[in-house]
Amino acid sequence: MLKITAARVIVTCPGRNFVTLKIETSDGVYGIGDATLNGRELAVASYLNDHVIPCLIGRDAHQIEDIWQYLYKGAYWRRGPVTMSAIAAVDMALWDIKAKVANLPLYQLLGGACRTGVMVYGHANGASIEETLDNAAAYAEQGYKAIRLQSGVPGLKTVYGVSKDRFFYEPADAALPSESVWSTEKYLRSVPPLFEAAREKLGWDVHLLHDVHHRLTPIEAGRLGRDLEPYRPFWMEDATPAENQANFRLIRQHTTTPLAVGEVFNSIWDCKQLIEEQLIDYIRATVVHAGGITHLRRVAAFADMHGVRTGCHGATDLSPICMAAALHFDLSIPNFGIQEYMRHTAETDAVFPHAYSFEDGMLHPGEAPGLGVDIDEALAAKYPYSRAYLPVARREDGSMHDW
Ligand SMILES: O=C(O)[C@@H](O)[C@@H](O)[C@H](O)[C@H](O)CO
Ligand SMILES: [Mg+2]
Repeated sequence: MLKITAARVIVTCPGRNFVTLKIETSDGVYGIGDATLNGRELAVASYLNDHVIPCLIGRDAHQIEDIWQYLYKGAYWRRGPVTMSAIAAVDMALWDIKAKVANLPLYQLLGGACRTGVMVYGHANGASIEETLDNAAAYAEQGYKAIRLQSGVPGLKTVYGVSKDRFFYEPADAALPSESVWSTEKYLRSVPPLFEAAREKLGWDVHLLHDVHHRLTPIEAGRLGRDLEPYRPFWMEDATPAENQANFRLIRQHTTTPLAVGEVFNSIWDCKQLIEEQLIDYIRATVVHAGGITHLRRVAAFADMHGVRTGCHGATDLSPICMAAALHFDLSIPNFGIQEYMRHTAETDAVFPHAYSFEDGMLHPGEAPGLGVDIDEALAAKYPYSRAYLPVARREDGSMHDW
């Protein structure tokens, strides 16, 4: 038995907040897990500190599935982003421990590599089409095979996905939610010209993606999907809020543009209908928000039965621990699609030294035992938590919209 002897939560803010769980065992082997939920970090820290860790001490670290079931069923109150991020952090840490004890990189325990590397997409953005495409050309120069395009919208001051920095994007930008004004009409007019100009400038050998970020109705999404068809996007993401999974039937009736959804999902139940009715082409659920490696493997297996591929979320507010875990997962499943890769800052990378590396448009998790990532606790302690919220959006009449 490999006894869990201690566990603690490390909250650090090297430019943005991250929550990390560290689990220690009787053999001296420890594992780490990402528990970061952008804008609600302390809720997960408390869920772990006050409700999960007391139940972990003394358990066998090798019993990953049993501990997952214990935390899922034992909570009585099931699912939700806070609960499932906490369970995910425990799950990642236990897989890290098991692979370290086996002296293998985690992907080897998940069935070994199905591919030589993990195709990733970068995040080109700019205030104008021209600026966005200059940024995209820089990503293409760096060897990216897939690039997401998010551009400013004429007539709107700020909009999701456009940052002041060409290569880093951190939306949680204020100690209270900043407010932006939204106009669907202005937005819908701005995207097709962006993609037309992009194909003109970048050609057809690069995958181009776009994140609608939950801001359209189903019929508006159908219209945008159809408008983009001539430019062959790799996917249109979060076309409409997905609480009502059946809404995607209407989008599917109007466009063949591939659809991706799921970064805000926290369990298979959030996407069961989307997958079994093939209403989407890529499922974006992540290791940190959807219950860890153990649960995400179930989502991927179910998706594989229905011809749906994965496209895990990989924004800067998911820590390098989640990125490392995602890469082991991505390498090991048959229906991998693509992996989002928003580079972290040097400050963040220093707190979370890792073995994964980028080459020729692909990431690879590396061959270090376990997840191949660590946390420098002394350095982490130098960056105290600093409350930050995601923005909110209101329509021009002042009513709330999706950001
Ligand atoms: O696809 C994406 O990466 C976005 O949707 C994220 O930037 C998202 O807005 C943030 O992760 C929210 O914290
Ligand atoms: Mg997104």
